[in-house]
Formats: sequence, C-alpha cells, structure tokens
Amino acid sequence: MLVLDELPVEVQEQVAVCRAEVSALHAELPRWGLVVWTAGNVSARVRCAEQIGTDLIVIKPSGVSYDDLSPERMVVCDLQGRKIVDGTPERLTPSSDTAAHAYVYAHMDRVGGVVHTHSTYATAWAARREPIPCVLTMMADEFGGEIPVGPVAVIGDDSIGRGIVEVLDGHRSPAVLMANHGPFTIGADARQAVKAAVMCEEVARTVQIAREGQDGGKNVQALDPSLVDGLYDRYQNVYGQH
Ligand SMILES: O=C(CO)[C@@H](O)[C@@H](O)COP(=O)(O)O
Repeated sequence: MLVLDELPVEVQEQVAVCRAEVSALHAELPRWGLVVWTAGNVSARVRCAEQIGTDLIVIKPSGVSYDDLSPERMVVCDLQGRKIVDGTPERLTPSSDTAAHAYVYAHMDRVGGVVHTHSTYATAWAARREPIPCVLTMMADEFGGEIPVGPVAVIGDDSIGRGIVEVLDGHRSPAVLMANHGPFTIGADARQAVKAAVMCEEVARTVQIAREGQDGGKNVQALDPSLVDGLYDRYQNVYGQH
C-alpha cells in the first residue's frame, strides 16, 4: 500500500498542488448549474510514474457537500482506484465513480482530468440514448462533431470506465453521454474536463430548445463536416491567448 508521506518530496508536492486544484474545481459544478446535492465529481491525474512506478489520482470524497470540500479532504488513489494512505481519515472513501475515472486514466494516457455530472439537459439526452447532433458552431469548436452516447453500464465495476474508453478513445469529443446515466467528460487536465462538462450542458440545452421550436425542429440541420473540421481546428489551435 502506497504511503503518501513516504513518497519522494516532489511527488508529495505534485499531489498537494493537485489537491488544491481539484478541490477548487468542484466549486465550478454548482456554479454552472451542473449538479444537485453531491451528484458530480472531478478528478485529476498526478503524473509521477517515473518516480514511483504509477501515476496517482486525486478525486472527491464520496457524498461530501461541495461546501465542505477542501484540499486536505481530496482522496488520493492509485490507477486501480484503490485509496492510498493519503493523510485523510481511513473512513473517508473516494467518489463512488472512482473505478470509472481510474479505468479512463489507465487506458487513455492523454487524459489528465475526468468529470462526471448528472446535468439536466445532457442527462435527458442520455436518457433518450440520443447523440447530440453537431448543429452549432460551438459544438464544432469544443466537440469536433456530435456528442456521442455510451453503453448502459452500472456503477460498481469497470463497466462505466470501459464504456467511456470504448467511445472516446480515438474520438474528438471530450464528452460522452452514458446511456440512462449522464455525461462523463475528459480533458488534458481537470480544468479542461470541467469546461467540457459546462459546454456539454450548454449545447444540450440549446439544441433541445431548438428542437422544440415551432417547426418541430425540422430545420435544425447538422453542420457540413468540412465546416466542422475547420471550426474545430481554429478553436483548438487559434482561439484565445497563446
Ligand atoms: O450517480 C452517482 C451514484 O449513482 C454518482 O455519480 C453521484 O452520486 C456522485 O457520487 P460521489 O459523491 O462522487 O460518490
């Protein structure tokens, strides 16, 4: 069993920085209306395999109110989702979705952050098992196309994580709507994964409203793929400050 206080100092420092970031990012979930009660979680990868033979995961403790989260209460796990001796009370358990997050990190090295919510509109599309079509330039920018649907998978083993990887590995979208459950998002870091969750709920809402328009949404048309590619490339590589 790994003991945080016995790891190299630079790894302990990496974990401390990550704990502060992940704790602060959880405040973005209620801020953007993505969660009710405690129904959402954020995690981040600590890249320390060169020093200790494995990366680590920092994730929210299960069922703890966002108002009560702090860096010191962020739980540290290995890539199998097992809590290490991390300085938190032994009884403090990691998120109930830790197995899913861990499976994604173990199978998608490019992923540095994972988020799961039950945000209303994205979860409604998940309930319909319907991909969100790429009918908005904002979708082309952020998702590079439609937001796909993943398989029905229930919490408790690797099945949710496996479903996320099956869909997103090799896919441009950083979001997947797990059928009958809700959105999971990934990013190069936890902040990007949170942004993807915010944008996923925003476009889910907008497209839903467009579909409910007077014409029954029949004029809601997908963007031409050639336009999508150009928009995605611009947004990912030009937009913002560099
Ligand atoms: O949907 C579920 C449980 O079914 C979880 O994603 C949600 O309640 C958040 O759980 P955690 O507080 O992260 O354990």
